[in-house]
Amino acid sequence: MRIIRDYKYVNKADRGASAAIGNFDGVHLGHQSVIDIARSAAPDAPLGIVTFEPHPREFFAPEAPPFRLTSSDTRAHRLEKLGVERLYELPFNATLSGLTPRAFAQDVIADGLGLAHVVIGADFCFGKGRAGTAQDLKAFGAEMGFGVTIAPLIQNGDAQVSSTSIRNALSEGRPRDAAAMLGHWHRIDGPVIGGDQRGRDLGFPTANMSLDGLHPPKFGVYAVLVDVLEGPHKGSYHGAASVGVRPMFGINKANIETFLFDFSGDLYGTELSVALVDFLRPEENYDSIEALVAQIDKDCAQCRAILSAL
Ligand SMILES: Cc1cc2nc3c(=O)[nH]c(=O)nc-3n(C[C@H](O)[C@H](O)[C@H](O)COP(=O)(O)O)c2cc1C
Ligand SMILES: Nc1ncnc2c1ncn2[C@@H]1O[C@H](COP(=O)(O)OP(=O)(O)OP(=O)(O)O)[C@@H](O)[C@H]1O
Repeated sequence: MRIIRDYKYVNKADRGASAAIGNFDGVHLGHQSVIDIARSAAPDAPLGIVTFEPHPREFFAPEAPPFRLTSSDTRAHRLEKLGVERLYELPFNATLSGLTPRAFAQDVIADGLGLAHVVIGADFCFGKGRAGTAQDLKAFGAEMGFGVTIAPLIQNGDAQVSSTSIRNALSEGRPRDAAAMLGHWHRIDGPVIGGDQRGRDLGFPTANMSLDGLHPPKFGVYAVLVDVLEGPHKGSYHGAASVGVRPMFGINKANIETFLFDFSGDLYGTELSVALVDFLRPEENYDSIEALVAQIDKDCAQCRAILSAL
């Protein structure tokens, strides 16, 4: 997969793609569907994605709390695994956000990227003030010489699958509902960072990961599937993770701390992928360390039962 960031200078080999357009946060079932449609609309063309960096919401409200389901790197990785060959990751700035719908269609899609075909969901809006609709894009395509397919919206029960409803499910401690809309478990990916070394004294050493820049799931304890992606311990494990600020030990920066079952070894600096399966309970401030340890014992037994039944 090639990543192209400047829509004004695109090589011949990177033009003529069939591409889906949008933010693709999480790469959920709706996103997967528009990608499949882009693939079958022009099977001989390179399969592309047009997306934005930063996410438009980050550009318009830089002080707002983090909301992304994945980093841009993870998004790129997931798109590549789905067969995407060209990732047009356009810098979202004052110039791009100020383009009218017509200018976006002409300057970016037709002249800049030279797309042969474009796929968007029926609810897609684009251009300054989100003024352009999917139907408008279809009309521009007919005029400017690119094909447009408007994809039907994928539902989850009565509700439309969207990045927003996945965020809501995670905020409410419903990781299985998030997974049903994603088509895969919600995962937190990244390197293991240093902690306070307290976990090993408690009898539960944890692999700690940052949540910086990411939508925080509901704080509390989760049954998790852990992939150690590299190094001597590479492999898949079951575990119990605590997401939050650790109220027993003062107010800390929110992170995710994972105890891997039947594991011993050093994971500092190693890339992990932690999948949230079930929410067990909120974070608590217990009266004593003994009470916390007794509760973690129970959490682990419950997590083992949940995970071995998958
Ligand atoms: C399964 C599990 C449940 C936990 N539950 C709580 C909790 O309810 N309250 C809390 O303050 N910390 C909880 N913790 C977090 C521990 O406080 C944390 O792992 C410990 O502070 C170790 O920190 P360190 O890795 O920075 O050394 C839990 C940890 C695990 C693995
Ligand atoms: N449920 C869906 N079914 C079909 N297409 C979808 C669905 N959800 C989004 N799309 C389309 O996929 C592309 C990327 O979607 P995008 O990430 O911008 O929206 P989203 O998932 O609805 O996110 P948000 O909730 O943040 O608006 C767009 O063309 C969009 O219309």
